[in-house]
Amino acid sequence: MFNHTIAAIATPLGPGGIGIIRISGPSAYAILKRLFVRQLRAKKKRTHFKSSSNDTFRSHMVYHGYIMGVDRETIIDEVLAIFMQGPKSFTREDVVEIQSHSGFIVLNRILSAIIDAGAGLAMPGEFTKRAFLNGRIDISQAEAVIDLINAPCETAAQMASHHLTGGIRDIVQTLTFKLNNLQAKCEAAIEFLETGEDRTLISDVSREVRNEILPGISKLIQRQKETAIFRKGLHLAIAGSPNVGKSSLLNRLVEREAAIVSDFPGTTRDVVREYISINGIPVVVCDTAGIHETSDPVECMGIEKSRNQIHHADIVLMVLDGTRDVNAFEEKLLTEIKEDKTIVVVNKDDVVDEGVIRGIEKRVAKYSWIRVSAKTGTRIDQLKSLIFKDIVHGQQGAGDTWAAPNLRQRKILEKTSAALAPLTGQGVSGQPIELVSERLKHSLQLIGEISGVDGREDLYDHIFNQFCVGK
Ligand SMILES: Nc1nc2c(c(=O)[nH]1)N(C=O)[C@@H](CNc1ccc(C(=O)N[C@@H](CCC(=O)O)C(=O)O)cc1)CN2
Ligand SMILES: Nc1nc2c(ncn2[C@@H]2O[C@H](COP(=O)(O)OP(=O)(O)OP(=O)(O)O)[C@@H](O)[C@H]2O)c(=O)[nH]1
Ligand SMILES: [Mg+2]
Repeated sequence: MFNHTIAAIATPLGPGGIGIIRISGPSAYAILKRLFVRQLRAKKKRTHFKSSSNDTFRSHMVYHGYIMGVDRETIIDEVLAIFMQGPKSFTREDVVEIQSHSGFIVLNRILSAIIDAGAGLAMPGEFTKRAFLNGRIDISQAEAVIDLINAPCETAAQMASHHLTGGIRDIVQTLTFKLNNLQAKCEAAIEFLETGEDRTLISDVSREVRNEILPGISKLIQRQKETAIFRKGLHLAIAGSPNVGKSSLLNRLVEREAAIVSDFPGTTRDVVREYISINGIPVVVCDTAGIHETSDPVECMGIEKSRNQIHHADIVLMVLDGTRDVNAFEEKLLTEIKEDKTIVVVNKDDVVDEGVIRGIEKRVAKYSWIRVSAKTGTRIDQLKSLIFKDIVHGQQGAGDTWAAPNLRQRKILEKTSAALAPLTGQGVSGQPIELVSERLKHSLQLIGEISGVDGREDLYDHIFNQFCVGK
């Protein structure tokens, strides 16, 4: 437990119905008593506030009243206040929540009064960090809190809320339990068995690691790969020569006039970023400047950005103009993009010449490709299906894929898997039991980082730093 008390505004700053200010720590209760007055009473025609300094606040009860400045002269706002006595609180410490009117000034005035009364400003994520350090949640649950707040789609939110209630923690605990068991047996063997007698144990350990533990870990790693797209969304870049209809395609995909379209080549200069959902997958669509040879410095800057987008995208929609042949520049551009992340979109299908199309077809046959008209909307839905099927391979966030780890956890699992791998090889039967035991111990240490059970505060600061203040 900490001996200093922290406070922060827990809700977004700005006009809103209600805002919440949170206080956690040993002085939370005293601060509430000092700043809160219970009711407004008319006494000799003068408004009068009943001091609460002699009252007690019962835990988990809601009290109506007013917050005053530390001078106890000015009323700042009419509020509802809740005291939650530790350890029955989010941080396991004494917590006070004040629900005030939400406005930048009023929230900050209340926070100032609380600071004046002795609390310190909370750092980003400090409440959740306290919940972790005081043992209420593990690191995987703290990560789930961030993931839930930042979830770009429903599936991501479902995964996060699953982990918030200990989804990944429990799966990892089962694996840890098995490893622990094996390691304990090895330790006992070192103590009690003669050399040579421990061979059966080693082969038992080897079998269990090979048949149960490693497959369990691989399954988790695989699930992370399958669901990564739901966490970070899919990055789609629309690229091609000037005037082929890239911006028109963006507008079609997002179903609004997001980018300027014109007859002039070089209309789009900067990256235009929009968000859509394809079969529940959050997709970031970026329209880019047409790539061509130019000496115009501003255009060059745009083209540089286009190339950057192409490079970082998960999928590139390479747009071609269906009314003319593929030119040498476009052919070269195509070779610069990885084949498996390219979809060739032959646009202007409403005005094409079939002869020209056959020529284009020959050049792009090895790609996944489709004819569309951004102008009329022809085959735009098929293009969306193609994006979904070809590249995402139809993965759905259904069923137990919700129990997927995140990238940090996957990396830990990969390390654990690598540390265990030597136990499954041919050579293990000749190894001393001490070495087998050490390997198990090492893998236990590694996998333990998923939950962060030993509470190494500094180790996890990078996780809490991703939070907002007040969380
Ligand atoms: N007003 C408010 N809303 C909120 C939160 C909060 O802190 N305050 N939360 C913050 O993230 C989330 C809810 N999560 C919470 C998790 C645990 C406890 C808590 O007090 N747990 C105690 C007591 C449980 C009980 O009495 O049943 C415990 O686990 O010991 C509170 C909120 C979302 N909504
Ligand atoms: N007939 C027809 N014209 C189209 C189609 N798509 C786009 N165009 C026209 O092609 C011209 C260029 O369209 P844009 O969407 O601005 O092309 P762009 O690739 O974004 O061009 P830059 O931003 O200059 O690189 C406009 O006159 C559009 O109306 C289509 O499917 N059919
Ligand atoms: Mg454009």
